[in-house]
Amino acid sequence: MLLKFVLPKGRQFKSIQTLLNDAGIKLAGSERNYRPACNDPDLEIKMLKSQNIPPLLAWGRHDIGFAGKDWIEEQSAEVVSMLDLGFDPVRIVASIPEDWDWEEVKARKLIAVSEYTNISKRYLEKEGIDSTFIRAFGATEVFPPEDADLVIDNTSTGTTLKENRLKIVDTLMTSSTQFIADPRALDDPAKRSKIEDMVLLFESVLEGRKRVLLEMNCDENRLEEVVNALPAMKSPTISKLFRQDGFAVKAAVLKSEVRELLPRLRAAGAADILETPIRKVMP
Ligand SMILES: Nc1ncnc2c1ncn2[C@@H]1O[C@H](COP(=O)(O)OP(=O)(O)OP(=O)(O)O)[C@@H](O)[C@H]1O
Ligand SMILES: O=P(O)(O)OC[C@H]1O[C@H](OP(=O)(O)OP(=O)(O)O)[C@H](O)[C@@H]1O
Repeated sequence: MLLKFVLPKGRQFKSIQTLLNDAGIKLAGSERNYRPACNDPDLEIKMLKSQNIPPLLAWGRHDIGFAGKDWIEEQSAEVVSMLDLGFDPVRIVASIPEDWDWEEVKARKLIAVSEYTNISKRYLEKEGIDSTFIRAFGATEVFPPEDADLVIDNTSTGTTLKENRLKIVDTLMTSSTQFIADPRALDDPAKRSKIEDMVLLFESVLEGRKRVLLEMNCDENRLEEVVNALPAMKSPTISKLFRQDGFAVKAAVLKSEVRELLPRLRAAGAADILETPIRKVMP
């Protein structure tokens, strides 16, 4: 069984490569080699521009891949989203020059510009906006005021909009990188099983990134206090210390909780507290 696996080149590649690496899927090859070798013999990898991936999967040319939700929706690609990785999050927004009045602009016939033809046309129609549409191929924010009135583009930090003196007047959707599959691949039991294993691995890496392992020692008479100071959802591992009174306590906790947790644990009687990274959490 061989799974044809497409990866997006461009800005999404870096976080995907790190995820694959953390999941034990190692790629080898130069940056310009679009068919990198892989240590998993079940995977045949090819790299494509992100926008080309959803339709090629939907046509059955490949089994699995990654793509932004925006380009899946733009192309109405019939793929199955197996996992939203949350990488490279963007908002698709409508914006106009910052000193223009939106109510006035949308009441007249306007020129809209975007790389997202279908998402834009659906939005303009839904809003009843009378418009002419220009398909952009990048640098969309520079069109107004001479070449267009309304920009529909993605925004991440908001810097490009701000630098081009545009203001957001509407949010059309949010998007981030999805792990997607061709529905036909999911109908094949061997392929489905491999794809589900990959989802589990990716989830375990993402879950591991949220957590750290805390280990600490405490006296027997403080054990209840220390355990109670740990987050309620966790059942810590408790072990007796060798040739000493006291216990070792071990629990995986959310990274976001650690800053407040450490002083609380210390006050509850914990000592020798160690914090170590977790690579994967698989339930
Ligand atoms: N500034 C951004 N921050 C995060 N994600 C983005 C950003 N711009 C685009 N993306 C996402 O990356 C995917 C590919 O978009 P796009 O083709 O614009 O980027 P790219 O792959 O870096 O290509 P290019 O280098 O030609 O702009 C889309 O799904 C999009 O939502
Ligand atoms: O909110 P920001 O952090 O500024 O990011 C948003 C910008 O990034 C992308 O452009 P890209 O760099 O891909 O160039 P492009 O205009 O050629 O698509 C996107 O098309 C926006 O223009």
